[in-house]
Amino acid sequence: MTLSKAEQTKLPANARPYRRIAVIGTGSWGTALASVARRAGREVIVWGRDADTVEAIAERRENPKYLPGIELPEGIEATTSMEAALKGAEAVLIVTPSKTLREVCGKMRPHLPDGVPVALCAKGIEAQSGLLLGEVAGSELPGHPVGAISGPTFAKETVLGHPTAATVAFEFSYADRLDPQESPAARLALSMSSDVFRCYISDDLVGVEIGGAVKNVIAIACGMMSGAGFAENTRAALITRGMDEMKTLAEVLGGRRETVTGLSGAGDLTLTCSSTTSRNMSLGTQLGQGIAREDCFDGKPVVVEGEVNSISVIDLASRIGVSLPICESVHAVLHRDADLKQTFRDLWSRPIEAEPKGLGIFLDHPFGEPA
Ligand SMILES: NC(=O)C1=CN([C@@H]2O[C@H](COP(=O)(O)OP(=O)(O)OC[C@H]3O[C@@H](n4cnc5c(N)ncnc54)[C@H](OP(=O)(O)O)[C@@H]3O)[C@@H](O)[C@H]2O)C=CC1
Ligand SMILES: O=C(CO)COP(=O)(O)O
Repeated sequence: MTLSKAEQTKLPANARPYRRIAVIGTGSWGTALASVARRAGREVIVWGRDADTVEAIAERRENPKYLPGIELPEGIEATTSMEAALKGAEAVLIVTPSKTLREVCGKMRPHLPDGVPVALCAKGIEAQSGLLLGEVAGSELPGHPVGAISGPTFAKETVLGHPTAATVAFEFSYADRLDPQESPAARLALSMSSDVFRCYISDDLVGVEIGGAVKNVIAIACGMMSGAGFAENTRAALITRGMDEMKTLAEVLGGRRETVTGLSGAGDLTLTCSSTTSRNMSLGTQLGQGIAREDCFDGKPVVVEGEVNSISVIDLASRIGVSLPICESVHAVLHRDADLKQTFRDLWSRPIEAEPKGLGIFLDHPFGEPA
């Protein structure tokens, strides 16, 4: 089937939603995505390892551990059995922290029905290997289309039904181009969309993944600077230059710079860098205020993806020869005991560069010569 340019930007009219969706993870975002899918009319089952949380979701329509006091939609099933969760599932969302992805894929593998697409909803890059999560899942779950759902989406606001938008990204195979209505991106976007949750479709999984992984590190930077007493000019500079770092990394890894200007990049970066609802921004703020790491969040364990991912982002960037000055600064403060204020003064004192990066203005117009 050949589509016109206009048709290519729209959901194919005859796309069908998935009937049954399994959500792996009963944390705040897993519970929120289960609610999104249920509100959109899907059969939904969530898998979690904590029996009390599973029981509360199934019996009381509440997740007291991660979203206390919020009523979930009717009809969400929940189980601690991976086999039961995946039986009959037509699509699967994996929503546990990035560092658990390989382990979780291993648990899923024996029970995952053939060819079922898997969407990754964590944000990060695997430590040590430097692989994007899509690459990890692709190698652990061969034969399954792997994609991502990503965007500016605080879990609590999503469950409460505040209008929210996200990108559903899968690389398009040849078969998807022939039959776009059957593509996982189209079908999953349709499966999750409702009058309060709007999905966009992308075929740039790398670009979408890089946005999600790097924005958390930049959010820690924004938090550090505001905690240290700096103001809005500083935040705006970090957001803008942080986006440039995301674009550079995405492009070198084969993604598109313009993907980074979308929901999964600029959208999520803006959200996460503007609110202490973000755990990443909040960690940075507390550290900027001089609170010791072990006392942040009142000493409670909290998933802060950018903290561990600053290591994988920097490792990956140095392996492929890309410089990411803001991410490097965050990494130095978090993991190399660098002084926070001095690190950010150094960030501001680097040699002057052209914007956008790589623009050869000095080559085109050397000093002392007429333009
Ligand atoms: N919260 C949000 O607003 C959003 C979060 N995300 C991303 O979603 C991912 C998950 O975050 P979020 O839900 O917020 O985190 P939470 O801390 O709310 O929940 C984490 C969940 O993962 C489970 N878990 C942890 N380790 C394992 C493991 N080894 N095996 C199986 N389950 C495990 C936890 O189970 P247990 O309770 O038993 O410990 C818990 O259910 C992160 O990558 C985050 O960046 C993306 C968009 C929005
Ligand atoms: O990714 C998120 C919103 O899109 C959640 O951000 P935090 O993990 O910083 O809370």
